[in-house]
Amino acid sequence: MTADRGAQHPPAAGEGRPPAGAIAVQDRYADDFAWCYGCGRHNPAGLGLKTHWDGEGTVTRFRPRPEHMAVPGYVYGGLIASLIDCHSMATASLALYHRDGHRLGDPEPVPRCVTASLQVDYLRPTPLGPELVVRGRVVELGARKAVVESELYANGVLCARGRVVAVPAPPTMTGASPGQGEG
Ligand SMILES: CCCCCCCCCCCC(=O)SCCNC(=O)CCNC(=O)[C@H](O)C(C)(C)COP(=O)(O)OP(=O)(O)OC[C@H]1O[C@@H](n2cnc3c(N)ncnc32)[C@H](O)[C@@H]1OP(=O)(O)O
Repeated sequence: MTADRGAQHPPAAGEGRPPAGAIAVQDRYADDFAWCYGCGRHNPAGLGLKTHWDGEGTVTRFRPRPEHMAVPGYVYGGLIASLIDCHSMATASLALYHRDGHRLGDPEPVPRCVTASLQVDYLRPTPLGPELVVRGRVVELGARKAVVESELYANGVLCARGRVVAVPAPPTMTGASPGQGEG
């Protein structure tokens, strides 16, 4: 990890930004699976994360708000973990969708994954203010899991890295309404 502490994401801010109206992975989760605090489109109190395919990998952009601070000027690590988590779940879901021969925009919903393991390395303090960019790629795609590596950048500087194991959501987690203890 030490060798990457100075890593930069070379393209300038704004690179890879999806066109207006582009479909996000989270737009295509089934309604029952769209309540997640981080990325559920039906959760009005959530972060509302959106993940897009940019031709080479996945990208999620989020600008933390003042309440997301750890100490003045820096982002709370739990928020960083949430960004990496939901971004990685979307990346895994999209990989499964692609493996099934689908592309975003197809009528079939994107399959939903849950987090089996979330490992985050905080490489340097993340400044509070700039838009954060998370990029991910699938490093292992098996019958029952996907392993995703994601990197979080601020102002083009690598601040955190995650390795996440995603497993298709078990049937017991489907069909619950908010307030029933699952979602
Ligand atoms: C309406 C509401 C909808 C809800 C819809 C979901 C909303 C998602 C929201 C975003 C993400 C979240 O916050 S999800 C919330 C946080 N996560 C959870 O609550 C999940 C709780 N855990 C579980 O339910 C379970 O442990 C599972 C489903 C993750 C795994 O069950 P399992 O029975 O162990 O599955 P299994 O088939 O044996 O394992 C599949 C593969 O994953 C690997 N694997 C399993 N666990 C781990 C692990 N901790 N670390 C590494 N690898 C693991 C296994 O080795 C295996 O690899 P191989 O042998 O195939 O190589």
